Amino acid sequence: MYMYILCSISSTASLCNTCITSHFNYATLFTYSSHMYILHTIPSTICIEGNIASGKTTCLEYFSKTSNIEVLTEPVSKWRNVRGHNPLGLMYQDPTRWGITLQTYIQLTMLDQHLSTISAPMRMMERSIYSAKYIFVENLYRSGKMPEVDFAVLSEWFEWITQNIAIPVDLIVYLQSSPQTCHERLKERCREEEKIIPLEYLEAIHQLYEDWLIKKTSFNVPAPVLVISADDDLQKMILQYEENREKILSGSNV
Ligand SMILES: Nc1ncnc2c1ncn2[C@@H]1O[C@H](COP(=O)(O)OP(=O)(O)O)[C@@H](O)[C@H]1O
Ligand SMILES: Nc1ccn([C@H]2C[C@H](O)[C@@H](COP(=O)(O)O)O2)c(=O)n1
Repeated sequence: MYMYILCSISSTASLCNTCITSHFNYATLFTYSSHMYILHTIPSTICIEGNIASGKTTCLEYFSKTSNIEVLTEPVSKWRNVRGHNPLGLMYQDPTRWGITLQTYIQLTMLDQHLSTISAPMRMMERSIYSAKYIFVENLYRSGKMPEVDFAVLSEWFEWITQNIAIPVDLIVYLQSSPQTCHERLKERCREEEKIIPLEYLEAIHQLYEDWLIKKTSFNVPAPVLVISADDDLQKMILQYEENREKILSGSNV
């Protein structure tokens, strides 16, 4: 049985009793097995957050050209095809029946991305295990589309994972966009499963993101937040990415 202890950072890494999960440019992980500590350096993690079709994948594609960054887009292809089944499509057709199926699988695939071994010193991820729970599961539950028992089971899983496994995030980049813009872009992208998404759905997701990352009134925010306005056209977005490049790559919102 492995015990994970996440330790500090800056100059000399020292063993500590509590998990420190944010605000650091890189972290050092000690895995304790039998009588031996094994030291690993874990890459810093930047999560790109935002509404559906706000431009996260486009942003990640832009930064994928930067050296020393490994970009991990959301594994949507897995969500559309797990052993021949399409939980994403099923969820949009009947959220009450299939919401837990999709979100259980998303929780697993996001955990896998957080923990995956990469060779670069920096990991840039699309969303996180945190937004999966605080935004999408929460939205299904609050809108009355997820039965209480399903929400309870997912919550127990989430709490177990986050209390027993260190999932450090160093910076959240929030692509803040209006639900209207997202709706336009979503129609343009034309993903089959998403054709039935109404504007109201994007408004609900937007509100949950604002409460979490701007007002900070709903759930724990696991890292500093850098807000980038995402309603602009692509050229202006690239300018904004360049203006914020240093902050993003240093994992800092200041
Ligand atoms: N700044 C932008 N202006 C106009 N269209 C955009 C912009 N950013 C992305 N798009 C387009 O909007 C759609 C959704 O973008 P995408 O990056 O896939 O969003 P997300 O990953 O957040 O769902 C895509 O068709 C993409 O080409
Ligand atoms: N926890 C989640 C995460 C994503 N989705 C849905 C929303 C979209 O239809 C699709 C991909 O998201 P995008 O990258 O386009 O913002 O997956 C979900 O239902 N639950």
